[in-house]
Amino acid sequence: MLGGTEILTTAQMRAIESAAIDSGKVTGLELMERAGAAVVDAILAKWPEYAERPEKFPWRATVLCGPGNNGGDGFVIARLLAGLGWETTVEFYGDADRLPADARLNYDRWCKIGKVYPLDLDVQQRFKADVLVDALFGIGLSRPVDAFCDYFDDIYAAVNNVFGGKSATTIDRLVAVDVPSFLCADSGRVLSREVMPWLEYDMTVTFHRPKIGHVIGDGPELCGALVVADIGLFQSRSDHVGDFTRAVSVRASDFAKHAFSHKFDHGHALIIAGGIGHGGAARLSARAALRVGAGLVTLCPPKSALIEHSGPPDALMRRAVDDAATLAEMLTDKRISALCIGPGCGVDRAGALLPAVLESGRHCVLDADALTALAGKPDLLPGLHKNCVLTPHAGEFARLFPDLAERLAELPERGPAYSKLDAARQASARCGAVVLLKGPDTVIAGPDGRAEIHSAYDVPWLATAGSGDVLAGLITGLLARNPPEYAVSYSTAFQFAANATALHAAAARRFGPGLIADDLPDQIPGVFRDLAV
Ligand SMILES: NC(=O)C1=CN([C@@H]2O[C@H](COP(=O)(O)OP(=O)(O)OC[C@H]3O[C@@H](n4cnc5c(N)ncnc54)[C@H](OP(=O)(O)O)[C@@H]3O)[C@@H](O)[C@H]2O)[C@@H](O)CC1
Ligand SMILES: [K+]
Repeated sequence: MLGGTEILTTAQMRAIESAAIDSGKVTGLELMERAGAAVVDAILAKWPEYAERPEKFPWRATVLCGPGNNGGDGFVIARLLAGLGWETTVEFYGDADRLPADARLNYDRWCKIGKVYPLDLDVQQRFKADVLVDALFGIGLSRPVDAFCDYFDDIYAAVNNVFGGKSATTIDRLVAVDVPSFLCADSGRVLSREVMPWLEYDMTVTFHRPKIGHVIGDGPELCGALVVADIGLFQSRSDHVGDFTRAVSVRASDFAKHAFSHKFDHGHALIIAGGIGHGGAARLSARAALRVGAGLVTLCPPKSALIEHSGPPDALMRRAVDDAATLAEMLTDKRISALCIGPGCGVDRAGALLPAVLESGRHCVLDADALTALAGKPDLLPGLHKNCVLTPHAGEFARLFPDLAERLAELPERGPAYSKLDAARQASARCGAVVLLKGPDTVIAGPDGRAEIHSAYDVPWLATAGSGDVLAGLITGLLARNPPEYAVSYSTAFQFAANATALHAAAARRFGPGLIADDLPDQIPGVFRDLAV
């Protein structure tokens, strides 16, 4: 999928484009031609039936062109499709005299071939197209599209055949150029204060690299199939375009074990469990930590709940921890290399044990009740450090960072809109720990400014009780295997949290529909085999 790819902000994309043009190796006009051609190629590749040209009944395309270079791409697409024999209609929103130079040139070239109909927001649209190409706004979308809501409603009706089978208004396929025109490419948020229809595109063709908005928020569902077209742009890390966000990727070497190592070389993970009747969550975490390769895993419930954990797995050790003093005493054993606190723990117990966990300086995962406890005890926040991984879902994030969550919930007034990526980055910088903000679009942000995104929109069965406990266990297991004192500079808590996120989704993908959290840890060996670990 997108593993390891850079995911760009619009500012980074513009900087890369400018650098290419300034180098003299390519012109903006050439890039626009390549972009338009890439969209046409993608249409023909996705729907090969369009490659055949029925002379009598040509394929029909409507191309919506906007006032900027996205519209310029649209004029190229219209020209190329017409050249292939398509009956092509162009609707233009904007003023030709104010088009950017390259877009104007392509507008003029189109005018030699066909008509330009003004796009009228006040007139009920009559679409009849095999393919509707949306080239209204791309990465230059700068403000809400409120005025376009009715227009997009009409498109929605045409796509979904709301007017019935015999209507003159039908659209078979909907293709976005670079980004659906109401979607902020920096945040994956719909830029509208009015209610917009949930208009899902069949395909979005973007250029050079995916943008943040394609992979988080509403982006993945609205964009449909994402095609990232090569338009011959080059890029070097020395370009001054800021830190790149990447898609999470994993390699076999991230998980390999070596022949001469013994169990303690793979670390010892402690999973703090809660009181009687709440043991399942911690057991899920413990099982995941074992499966991902921690050398030893010890489950630590209070003494009164030990009995609850007498069943399998037999590989799991159990030791009672009733209070912070006992935990601190246990942690004098330097071989304990990571802890997990939160799943099924109980908020009070988590609050009582957290100081000992944090003071130890060990790699630790704070999940579920530990996050709620932390939100209620802001005096503990300064104790967080770079070896901690916080794994909030949106609700827990809002409890911990209410101001950031509020900002995220506000209707965006302009682009680039505040994004889940921005929120996770700010949270991590503020608390000095790794923040893994869960969802189908999990964002992992490190206090050093690094961020990765893992998209799991294809595995909706992952949203199930206990799934987060397994993720916490996978992270803990990987952290246990890689204590900070052994870690090379790039192997930080951040990286293991990201790796665990990818394993978690891969396990769900491997199992498929019907998944419950208990199934996840046992898929890990298969995931490792697939990776050739
Ligand atoms: N970068 C690259 O390497 C390449 C880029 N290429 C293409 O260029 C695209 C970027 O072009 P772009 O910068 O001209 O911006 P674009 O998206 O056309 O929109 C700007 C216009 O829309 C207007 N506008 C904005 N919001 C609005 C609203 N709500 N309602 C009404 N109007 C609104 C805005 O108005 P303004 O804010 O200036 O008042 C301005 O007029 C990119 O997505 C890709 O397709 C490729 O050709 C090749 C390589
Ligand atoms: K567009």
